[in-house]
Amino acid sequence: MMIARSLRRGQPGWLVCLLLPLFHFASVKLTFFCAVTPENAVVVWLPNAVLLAALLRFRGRRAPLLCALTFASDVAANLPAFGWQMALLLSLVNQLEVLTTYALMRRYEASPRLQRLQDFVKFFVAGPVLAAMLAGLAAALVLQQYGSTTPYFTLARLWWFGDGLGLLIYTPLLLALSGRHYQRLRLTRLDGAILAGALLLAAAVLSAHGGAIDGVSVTPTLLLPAAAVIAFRFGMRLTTLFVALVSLSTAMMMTTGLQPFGAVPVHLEVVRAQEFILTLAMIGIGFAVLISELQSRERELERRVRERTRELERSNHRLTAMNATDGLTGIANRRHFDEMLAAEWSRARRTGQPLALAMLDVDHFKQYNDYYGHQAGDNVLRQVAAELTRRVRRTGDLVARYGGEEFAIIAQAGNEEHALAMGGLICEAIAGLKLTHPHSPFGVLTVSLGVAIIVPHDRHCIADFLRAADTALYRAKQLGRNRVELADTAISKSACSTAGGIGWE
Ligand SMILES: Nc1nc2c(ncn2[C@@H]2O[C@H](COP(=O)(O)OP(=O)(O)OP(=O)(O)O)[C@@H](O)[C@H]2O)c(=O)[nH]1
Repeated sequence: MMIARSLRRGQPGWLVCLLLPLFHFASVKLTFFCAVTPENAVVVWLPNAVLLAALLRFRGRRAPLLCALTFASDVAANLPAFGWQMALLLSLVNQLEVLTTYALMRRYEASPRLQRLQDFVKFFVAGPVLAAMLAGLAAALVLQQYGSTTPYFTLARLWWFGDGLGLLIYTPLLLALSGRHYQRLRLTRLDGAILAGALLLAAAVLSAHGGAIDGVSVTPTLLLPAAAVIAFRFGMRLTTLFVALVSLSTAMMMTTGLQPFGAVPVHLEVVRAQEFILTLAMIGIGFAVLISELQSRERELERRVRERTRELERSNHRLTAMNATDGLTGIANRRHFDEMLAAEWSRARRTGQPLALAMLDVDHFKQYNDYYGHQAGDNVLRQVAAELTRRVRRTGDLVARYGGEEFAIIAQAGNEEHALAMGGLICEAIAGLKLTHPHSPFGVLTVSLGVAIIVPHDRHCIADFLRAADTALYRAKQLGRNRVELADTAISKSACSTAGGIGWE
């Protein structure tokens, strides 16, 4: 829990600091237990990867503390095998190897998550190739200084390969196990069968003696395709685990005399094992990194497509809104009004609810324009539109600019009285704005309205409905303006001009 929290925070907490040297020490013991031959040849040296993984995982935070802790553990682990001076020097070489790897990775901007192929290649060159080689050259000097009779380059090569392979198989495993960014595994039946097959094959290989079972050659190389398949199907965590387990088991077969590569001299057997582990790691971890990179690119691509789609939808909405809006007043335009009227007409016909329409025209607007100028006229149109919007705001109602200084309102009204009352209120509201109009008999800007109400049925048509409201508006103008007139029942009862049919009810 605490470890998980400090991993989440990206800062090594006290529990991590406590466990790190213990884990490092345990890795030393594990290496001695299964990866050092009785002739003292180290096939893979795991512990250096512990510090490297910690530095990468915590992005170098509290690096001096982490280094000091693992250094102490390294010296303590080396002491029984070497004198204290030699133990100190060899631990120093180990630390330098890890720090060089980390510094090179930072210098060449390798992401510590090792999830892209280029990061993995940078890690491989910095750690297993360069830093481990330098450590091998330095450690060989120390070993010879303290009495080793093995040739210098043999010592250097052994150290290099052992350390390099340890970094190569153990660092990605520790990073994969401690990382949060790996997707949870969901195994299908086929996955289960593949895993079971790989484990059976591994068991067969690991139980073979002298690289054969009943005369049939069964060497660890048989597991290379299994590593590739696991990498393709199961991602970094399982692949790094598989690679580490197979590598350590192979090393252990050598240390217990099972001779996994047949009856070959010890020094050749170590080289074979190291070649095998290198190939296994490159195929397994290399493929897993490649797949993880492809998957994250695919996710990135999907994210971008989703983002673009959202942007397109947003601009489509904006365009639709612009298409439906009058540029001067910001209310619905004529096109939107026509669509809404058709829709409300159909709805009213379906439901049998009455539909009311008001046509509204600003009185003596030409004189207003002539007196105050076109700009002031525009302003007045905006104010009238705003006032109408304030007054008519039930769902389903609509205020639109019909054209010029003429507006139209679609509203739900119970009956003719109701429609007339609504028109009257609008007249009062506009006059109530008290917009001075020197050429109006009322002294202020006013509007006239014609309202029509209908329960449409099949033989009615919209054009006549509009015409009736317009005629009522004309009558309101004739009768002195600043007033509302209801569509004449006589007009209403005339035949529908377009359908050649029936008029208003
Ligand atoms: N400022 C401005 N004026 C407009 C706009 N659209 C139409 N007009 C003016 O509105 C005036 C309409 O004049 P008329 O049709 O003669 O009507 P009126 O002066 O309002 O007279 P009545 O309707 O009979 O009361 C014209 O002068 C047009 O130029 C506009 O978008 N902005």
